[in-house]
Order: sequence, then structure tokens, then C-alpha cells
Amino acid sequence: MKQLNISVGIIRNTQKEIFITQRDASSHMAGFWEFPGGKIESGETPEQAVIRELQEEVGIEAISLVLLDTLEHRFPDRIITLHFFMVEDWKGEPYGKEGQPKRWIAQSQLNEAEFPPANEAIVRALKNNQF
Ligand SMILES: Nc1nc2c([nH]c(=O)n2[C@H]2C[C@H](O)[C@@H](COP(=O)(O)OP(=O)(O)OP(=O)(O)O)O2)c(=O)[nH]1
Ligand SMILES: [Mg+2]
Repeated sequence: MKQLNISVGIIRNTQKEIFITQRDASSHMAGFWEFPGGKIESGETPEQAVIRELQEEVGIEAISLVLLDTLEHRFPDRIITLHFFMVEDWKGEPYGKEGQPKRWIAQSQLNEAEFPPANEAIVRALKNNQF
């Protein structure tokens, strides 16, 4: 069974909008919307990984990071541990650096059905203004 450690960034602006991107058609969880992020490489902390991934995928330099939650999710073919970081201060303007579709969405308008199943609890908590 594949075991993956993932760090993702919930990029939120002062209007309480969140920046999300769409997963590539060829990837695991293709077509779902996601918080940008990816695999923690060996020797990295979860925080170092999310800083690197945000630079690579959406072109920002994260400045303020707060770990909101860590959870494990079992897919039929893999177990993933997800670290969700709130990112409220950064340098640059996030964009789809790898050509991926992106959008800003009001936190209250988030829809868990658009995200991979592992995101259900955190998306619901955000939508209900718990963070
Ligand atoms: N980035 C991201 N991945 C998520 C979320 N929810 C969720 O279940 N995942 C899963 C999908 C993937 O199995 C894994 C993330 O891997 P990834 O494909 O983004 O990894 P990566 O950026 O390092 O890319 P690569 O090395 O595979 O090219 O976590 C989410 O909100 N954001
Ligand atoms: Mg990724």
C-alpha cells in the first residue's frame, strides 16, 4: 500500500476568499479542486514542503503559516496523511504556474463535493466559518 505525506496551503485573502486550483486530468483525483500542495520530500518538515509547493505550483512566497489540522485518509490503493496549513500572508499574486485552472472562491461558498473525499471535514469546517 502506498503511503503518502502531503502538505497543502489554504491561501485566504482579507476578503475571506480562498485560492483553489483544479487537479490535472492525468493525476490521482483528476478534475477535483484542491488546495495547492503536494508530497513532503525526505528531509523536509511539513511546513518546508508547503512553502516549496506553493512556490512551485502557484508562484507565491508564503510568509505566515498556521497548521489547522492533520488527518489521515485511506483510499483503496493508498493511505495519505494531509497537513492543512492556513496561509494568510504571502508575497506575490498566486496563479496557475503549471497551467492549471484556478479561482478565488468565497470561503462561505466552498463545496466539499468539488474536493477529494479527504478534504470533506476541513472544507465543511471552513464553510461553516470554524476557521
Ligand atoms: N494538493 C492537494 N492534494 C490533495 C488534496 N486533497 C487530497 O486528497 N489530495 C491528494 C491527491 C494526491 O493523491 C495527493 C497530492 O499529491 P500531488 O499530486 O499534489 O503531489 P505533488 O504536487 O508532489 O505532485 P507530483 O510529485 O505527483 O507531480 O494528495 C488537496 O486539497 N490538495
Ligand atoms: Mg500538487
